[in-house]
Amino acid sequence: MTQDELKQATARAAINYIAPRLEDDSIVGVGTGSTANFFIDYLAEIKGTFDGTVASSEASAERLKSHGIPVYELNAVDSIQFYVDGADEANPALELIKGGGAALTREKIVAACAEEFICIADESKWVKVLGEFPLPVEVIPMARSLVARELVKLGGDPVYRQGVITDNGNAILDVYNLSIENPTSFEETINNITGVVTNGIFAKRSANILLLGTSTGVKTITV
Ligand SMILES: O=C[C@H](O)[C@H](O)[C@H](O)COP(=O)(O)O
Repeated sequence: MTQDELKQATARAAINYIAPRLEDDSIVGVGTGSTANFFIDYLAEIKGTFDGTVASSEASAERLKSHGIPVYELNAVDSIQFYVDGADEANPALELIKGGGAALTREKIVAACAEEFICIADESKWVKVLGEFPLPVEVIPMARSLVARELVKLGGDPVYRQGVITDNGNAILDVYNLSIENPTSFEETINNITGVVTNGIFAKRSANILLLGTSTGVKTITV
């Protein structure tokens, strides 16, 4: 199977998981990226069986709206039943690296509001230790060099993602050569650097379920 077929299979599995659990007033949080895009397209097939969505990026909001799926501001909803999103890496504790598409901050905010976080990913994202994928860090633009120097002190090699401005008007540093043995404390350490908006480690709010698309089928992984 191609990587796209694996992404489609995991997105379809997420629909199969949430569809019987949705109620008329349910809100679905929707992530960003190529896997989330497949999920959005399949979500259109069951629109009308739930209230609406909250999107983690302008791109996902546009895609949802193009399907006629209602999109609400996060501040307008009381709760989010499911948050469904892809990942750049996932470990056996269902801690993640996210932000390859620069949407990490809004993704982390929507995930923090969700009762259940369902991660959808193909098997190339499965790792024992996070950090092979360069860790995205969203920074306030004027603090970019300051934050980069601090990240070097932590053992990483930060690279400015040229030409990318996040939906929040900020810059992204991708940090190479990290081996993240303790994701929870490392997430906090990086977030404590002045000028950092957030980083792409999702350990404080890890996934509840990982639907991993593999060549032998979609595996449901929980901790
Ligand atoms: O900022 C982007 C998100 O964190 C994505 O969920 C992540 O990069 C995975 O994207 P994809 O499904 O395209 O591999």
